[in-house]
Amino acid sequence: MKVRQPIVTVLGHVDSGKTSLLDKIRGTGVQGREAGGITQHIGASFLPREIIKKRCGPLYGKISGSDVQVPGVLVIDTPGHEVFTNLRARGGSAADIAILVVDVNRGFQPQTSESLRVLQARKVPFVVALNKVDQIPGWRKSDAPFITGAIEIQDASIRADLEQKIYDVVGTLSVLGYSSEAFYNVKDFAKEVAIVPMSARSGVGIPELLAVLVGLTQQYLSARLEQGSKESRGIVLEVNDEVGIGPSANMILIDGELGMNDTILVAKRDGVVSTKPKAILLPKPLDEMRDPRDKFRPVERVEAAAGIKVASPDLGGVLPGSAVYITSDAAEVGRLKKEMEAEMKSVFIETETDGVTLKCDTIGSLEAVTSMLRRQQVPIAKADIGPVNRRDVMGARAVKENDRHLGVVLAFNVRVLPDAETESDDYHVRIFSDKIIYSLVDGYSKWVEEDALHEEDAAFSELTPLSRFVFLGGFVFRNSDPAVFGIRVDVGTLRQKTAFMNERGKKVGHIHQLQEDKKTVKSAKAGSEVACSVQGVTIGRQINEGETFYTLPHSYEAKMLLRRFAQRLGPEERKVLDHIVEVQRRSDPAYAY
Ligand SMILES: Nc1nc2c(ncn2[C@@H]2O[C@H](COP(=O)(O)OP(=O)(O)OP(=O)(O)O)[C@@H](O)[C@H]2O)c(=O)[nH]1
Repeated sequence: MKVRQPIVTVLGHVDSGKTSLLDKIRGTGVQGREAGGITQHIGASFLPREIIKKRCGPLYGKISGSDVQVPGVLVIDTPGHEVFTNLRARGGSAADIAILVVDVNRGFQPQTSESLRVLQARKVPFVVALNKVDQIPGWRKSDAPFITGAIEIQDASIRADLEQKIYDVVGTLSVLGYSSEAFYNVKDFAKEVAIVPMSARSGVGIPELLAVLVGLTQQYLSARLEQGSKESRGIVLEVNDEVGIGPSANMILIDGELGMNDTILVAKRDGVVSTKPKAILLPKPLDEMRDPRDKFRPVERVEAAAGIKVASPDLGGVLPGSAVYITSDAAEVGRLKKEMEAEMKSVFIETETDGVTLKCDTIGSLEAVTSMLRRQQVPIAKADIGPVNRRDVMGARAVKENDRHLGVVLAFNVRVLPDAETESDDYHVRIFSDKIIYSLVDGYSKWVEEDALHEEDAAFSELTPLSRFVFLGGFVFRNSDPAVFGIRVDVGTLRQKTAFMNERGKKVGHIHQLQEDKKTVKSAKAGSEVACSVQGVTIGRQINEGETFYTLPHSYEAKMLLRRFAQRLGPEERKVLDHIVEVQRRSDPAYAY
């Protein structure tokens, strides 16, 4: 049975040494990659078995053991869990195995745990690379390539120190449900996570790390790697539009093969498309690259596992993280399309029920956050890809009227568009934005917990405060853009960013800023005289000196003030509310109902 090479990814906290480790494994900078026998793919490097054997020396047979011979390993070049979350595949991960990098002197850090959670969710086996041993105070440097040899020459106290650091990791992993051991003590690699102390700087320990990786895949993943009758499939990592190439997608071919006459199916936001490659590209070997712009060489056919660039005019707009199905049989296209559409349906969510609104950067992260929210039993009303827009906030706002804890937007690694920001300020819709999946979900859960403790106070303080204020005659500081003028607050508290109306109920605009004694203040209490700025009005036109103004709650806010919070209002504020409701109902009979 033909066996493909396993796909390996590297994860870990910022600065733990992921890139340095990848560089060292690939031999970048040491000698030309090709010279080292390592071939480049798009987004990945292939280390053939012979190279690994040579690097591991006598260790190779010892750790790798079994008869199955994987042809090498395909290491994904970009580290980090963002890439890993996109290496998704039906029923789990496109990555077969992972290296979790931990800084020996820092132990577990937030993104180490984050990485571990995504590995756990996708059921991916991993090896811990306990990096930067050369930075352990007192560590004696040597040229030994093997970590076991390097440990032997250390003073007893340093050895004890390293042992302690290893057991700290063992302890943390056991809390998370894994049993682990220093690799030289592991008896069963399928049951225990191997920890390999190493240094990406000196390279010590890398032979052991590679030997453990190969051994683990040979013994426990061979069924997964057998090719035989496997369907050809892959995953999109990135989509570009490059000069001279046009729309193209960088893909990892996970199983099977892809040829120029095959049909590929990929997902766009509005549906699944099928196309034939215009070109299948691999990087040129360094010594053939005369012109740096001429980076790729076209091939007729490639076999899994491989990192490739596929060009085709139909690939513009394909979603990163999309599955790729490949077939040479035209009769299969319809079936595969249906399968893929069903898969996509389960990723995007759009319901009428109450739930949070979720926006993410890729399909992979969308899936990861969705499953994390589901595990915590948080209902989701909408889950989609792209920046947070005004419609997202409006949707959340509607939900908030029924359930303030679900009327929020969760944004993972995407922008919040300015009009969404304005809408969120205006209606007090919370947007939780983060670049770490679990801290996004944790941040939201913590807020829900805290908010539930004083929900009434929180709900009340988010409403537009009731206030009446007067434009003081003789205090015009600027006529327009913005208009700046003096006011005296007569009733209630006036806050920044609050909408207000005139005596007759006409909306004037928003209080942009408040200043007291030339200092910006967030709010001004009854009795205080302050300067305020308002955009989009001109003094003498929409507003005049001596006029009285009232804050203008949204209709649903006025309703809440009347029904739920009436007892919190003082007699003067109540009068202000009654006046607002009365004049608003002249033009909008449904106001506050
Ligand atoms: N002394 C020592 N320094 C190391 C080692 N590995 C990495 N470093 C240094 O640690 C710093 C971070 O290493 P990177 O490889 O950039 O770490 P990373 O995890 O890829 O970081 P991000 O890409 O920012 O997440 C760099 O200054 C490296 O030179 C090591 O084994 N020993």
